[in-house]
Amino acid sequence: MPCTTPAQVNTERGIPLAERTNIVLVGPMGAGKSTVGRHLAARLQMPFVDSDRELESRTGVDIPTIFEYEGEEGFRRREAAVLEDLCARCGIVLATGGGAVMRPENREQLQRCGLVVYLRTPVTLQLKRTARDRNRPLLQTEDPRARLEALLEVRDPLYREVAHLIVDTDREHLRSTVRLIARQYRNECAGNRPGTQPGKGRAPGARNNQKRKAARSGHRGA
Ligand SMILES: Nc1ncnc2c1ncn2[C@@H]1O[C@H](COP(=O)(O)OP(=O)(O)OP(=O)(O)O)[C@@H](O)[C@H]1O
Ligand SMILES: O=C(O)C1=C[C@@H](O)[C@@H](O)[C@H](O)C1
Ligand SMILES: [Mg+2]
Repeated sequence: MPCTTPAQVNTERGIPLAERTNIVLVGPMGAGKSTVGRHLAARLQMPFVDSDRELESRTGVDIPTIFEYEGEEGFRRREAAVLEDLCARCGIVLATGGGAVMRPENREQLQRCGLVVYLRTPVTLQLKRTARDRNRPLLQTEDPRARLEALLEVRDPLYREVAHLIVDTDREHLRSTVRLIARQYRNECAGNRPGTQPGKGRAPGARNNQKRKAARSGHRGA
């Protein structure tokens, strides 16, 4: 099967990893989902889509404005609708927003639509990378460190739950993170895209959550 069609995404549970064609990046603010995603897409010659930017272009306003008028709940509703549409696409690199894993229906969609990579990042590094940016409403607080810690405590188990692969971004340079994910994707999934060949061997440094989970639960797949 060359591509997971939207109908199958909506109806089939347990699509094997080898039949997924998207790459989905999850992780906290400042993990580098947008940055890694853009480079990864260029390297693999795949379209890059950032769900935060997609949401902004659909609404015509920026994320802080959505939070201001509709609150976080309104933002999450819109985010879920965008993710549902994007998960129906085929052969894209998708950078999600940091809170995309909060809704169970999002987690299910993301897990089924691609190779999900958790870019794990310590709070200190998140703080450094987001320090000058005013575009993240959840960080416009007196104590951004405490906010990031609280968010990570809730979300880390959810990122882990949804991920097929976990990459520590503090140990890898941007370029090696990109190379590592690209290699893993070629190994696991790229045979599904026309004109691509599965690669050889596992990328060093990659932690394959899928296989660890499979080893525990005795099955492979979603
Ligand atoms: N691996 C990296 N090495 C060095 N700098 C990085 C790396 N990844 C991201 N950055 C820098 O950190 C900042 C935040 O990265 P980015 O916007 O990609 O994070 P994000 O995960 O998409 O965050 P959000 O969830 O808020 O969208 C950017 O300025 C980017 O240049
Ligand atoms: O971590 C979060 O909840 C968010 C992260 C950003 O990517 C945006 O999606 C928004 O600022 C919310
Ligand atoms: Mg981003």
